Amino acid sequence: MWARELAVSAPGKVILHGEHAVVLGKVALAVALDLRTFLRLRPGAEGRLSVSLPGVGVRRSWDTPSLRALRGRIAADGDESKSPSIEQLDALREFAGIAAGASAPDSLATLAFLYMCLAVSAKYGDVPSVDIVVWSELPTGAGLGSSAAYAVCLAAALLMLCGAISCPLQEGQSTARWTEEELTLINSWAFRGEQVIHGNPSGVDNAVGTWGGALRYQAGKITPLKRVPTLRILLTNTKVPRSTKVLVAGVKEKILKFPAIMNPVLDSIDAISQECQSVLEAMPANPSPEHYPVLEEFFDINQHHLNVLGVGHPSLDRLCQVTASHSLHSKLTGAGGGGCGITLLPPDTSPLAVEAAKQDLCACGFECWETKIGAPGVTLHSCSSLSAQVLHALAQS
Ligand SMILES: Nc1ncnc2c1ncn2[C@@H]1O[C@H](COP(=O)(O)OP(=O)(O)O)[C@@H](O)[C@H]1O
Ligand SMILES: C[C@@](O)(CCOP(=O)(O)O)CC(=O)O
Ligand SMILES: [Mg+2]
Repeated sequence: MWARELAVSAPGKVILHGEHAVVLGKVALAVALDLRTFLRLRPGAEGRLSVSLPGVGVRRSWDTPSLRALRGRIAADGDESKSPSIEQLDALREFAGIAAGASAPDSLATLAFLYMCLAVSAKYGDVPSVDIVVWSELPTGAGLGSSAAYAVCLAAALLMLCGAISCPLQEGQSTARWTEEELTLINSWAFRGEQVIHGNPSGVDNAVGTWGGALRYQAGKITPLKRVPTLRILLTNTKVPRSTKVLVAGVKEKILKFPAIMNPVLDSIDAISQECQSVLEAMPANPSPEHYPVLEEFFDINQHHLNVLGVGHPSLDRLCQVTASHSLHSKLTGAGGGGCGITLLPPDTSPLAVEAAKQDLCACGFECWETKIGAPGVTLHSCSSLSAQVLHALAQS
């Protein structure tokens, strides 16, 4: 395998319903996006492990003997199923020169990288000398699951490097996927990467990044949706930065403070996810306009609920108002507090109305684009099969 360069990619996601509630065991519906994170693997200088993360401004290199020495400390108090402990993360921070409590994107990305390298190699054996570059089409920290796509790519690449999963790409093939069993292992390690970045993830984002498509997620149980109609969705990035970790912690605090008030809201979100699943599975592959009003009402109700949970933001209110002025319905997606919103585009929406809505959203300083949903999950590529744009971005790093 080391004669060739390889790349691993994983998609971002859009949560249709169930963000935040899913952390507390409720149902979420999520779909993979056609925007991906790419990780390139190249044989590295002997005895060195190098990583470049241009999206968060990280370029680091470590020698393998010192990583091996550190690995003893990481493995010491952890069995495979355990979450990263505070002591393990403190040891990694000290090693990487990251201040205690640092939560900037570069610190979290470096910490997740080191944790996964050492925890995977403690279990499955040494990671060989390698150069890793990770580049993403996804905006970072905008609610589209960039952290999970990063963790899924890292998990797949590291497990493959240690020999815990196969290298399924045959000579002459451009892309390949892993078996269900291997995907289950990738997903479980990606979850641990998400734990380093998020603190308390539900696991829905790494599940979509691993399996792709459209799925229902509840308390670790992943069920692909039986049928997903072609939905046109406009994605808008308010560009207001936020941290999933902070927002998830805020919701927890609110529920602890007002359980009798907040728990019914979570139950209602759960009911929306379940009703929405039934509606989507009963819709024809190419739905007609009369199928949309109920989906639009679900968006409106859930957006109110998310505001009650405290994860709204004036920029998201603005997004909803602007699209409502064009008779379109929106809700935030992901952790909220800024980041992205999604807008349903029923098939009878005129191209002029879509264009006018986009212009008004851009005039607010937002960025918007139409997306395709249901992209494939984690994939292995030969580098020569990647698009010129991706190759160029990886080469610049
Ligand atoms: N391409 C990337 N390279 C390195 N780290 C990344 C990348 N994308 C995301 N991350 C990590 O994920 C964090 C963002 O995760 P999060 O707050 O959950 O937002 P989201 O998952 O919605 O994009 C960043 O702070 C960074 O640590
Ligand atoms: C808020 C939450 O439901 C989704 C977070 O998604 P993102 O990191 O904002 O893309 C958290 C989770 O499910 O772990
Ligand atoms: Mg995330």
